[in-house]
Amino acid sequence: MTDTVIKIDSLVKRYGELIALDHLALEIKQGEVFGLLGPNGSGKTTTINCLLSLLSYDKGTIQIFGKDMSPTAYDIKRDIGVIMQNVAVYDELTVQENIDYFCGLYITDKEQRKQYVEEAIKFVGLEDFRKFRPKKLSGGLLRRLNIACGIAHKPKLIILDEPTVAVDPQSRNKILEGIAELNRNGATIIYTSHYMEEVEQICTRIAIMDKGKKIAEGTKEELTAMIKNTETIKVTLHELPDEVLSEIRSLPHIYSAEVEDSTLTVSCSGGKHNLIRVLEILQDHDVHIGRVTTEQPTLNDVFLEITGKALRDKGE
Ligand SMILES: Nc1ncnc2c1ncn2[C@@H]1O[C@H](COP(=O)(O)OP(=O)(O)OP(=O)(O)O)[C@@H](O)[C@H]1O
Repeated sequence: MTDTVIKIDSLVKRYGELIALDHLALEIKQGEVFGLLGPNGSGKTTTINCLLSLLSYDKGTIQIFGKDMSPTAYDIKRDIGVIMQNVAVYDELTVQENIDYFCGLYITDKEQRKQYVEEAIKFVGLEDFRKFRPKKLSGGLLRRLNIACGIAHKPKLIILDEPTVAVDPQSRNKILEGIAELNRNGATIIYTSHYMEEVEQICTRIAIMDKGKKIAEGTKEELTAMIKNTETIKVTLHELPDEVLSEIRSLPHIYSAEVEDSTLTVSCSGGKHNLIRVLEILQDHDVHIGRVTTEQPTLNDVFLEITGKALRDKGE
């Protein structure tokens, strides 16, 4: 038996002139929490929709659980739980009835279904809201209901497309903890997001997408090891004479040093004592300094270095 859950090869999807997916290849193994990270419009949702046979595509192959995926592959679909970006529940049904409805699409045994629905309600923490209709729920609770509807039938593969967009921090944490628990209980997870921090937090392996292409793939550590930047030092200060800045730039292992908004930002590539050396120069020249921080590279740095642009706009 293969431990490959998903295998996508050379997937091409066009919308007229636009190439939304450009020869995409992905292989996802049993037990992974696989993150698809990319800015808006990079092709994450299109990938999921093709994967689920909700969208036709121009070229390529998709296999799930070792079998070819197609719109009528009901045996495969039974083992997949899908939580899409837009909440899809019935307004006229209560929380409990909604979960029961979606679970009932796969689980016909009444007693088993009752138990599964109860477990799903508890899992997302909606015990006190079981008789509520969706319109009475806050955005975060509604997202949790959406998740309960997608996972109640205990699928082996769970696909979540940006499940935390516009949710409050409490529900967000509940959702992220829940995903980790589903994974511990044996489910393979695909998680799409443009929030780098979430992907860093929960995903065991990550593919970074841009303009329909996979531009990098690996664990967080593998991805950050691919880039030149190993450390960024930030020092707040009032003023920095040009000759001092030049001296910092001439230090070994430092490939960029800039001052903007009273902050000196020094980017380092390797080396062990960069911070000490920078602070020594500042001290030697009596530069008055404020806060000093050092940061390890993030997935945003990986994206920035490969594409030349940030993963998302500041303030988003
Ligand atoms: N039905 C459609 N018709 C035409 N173009 C589309 C359609 N759906 C998506 N696109 C385009 O395809 C590209 C990929 O979109 P997609 O929604 O897959 O990206 P995404 O990474 O999921 O973005 P988001 O984070 O905003 O959901 C974008 O340029 C988008 O404008």
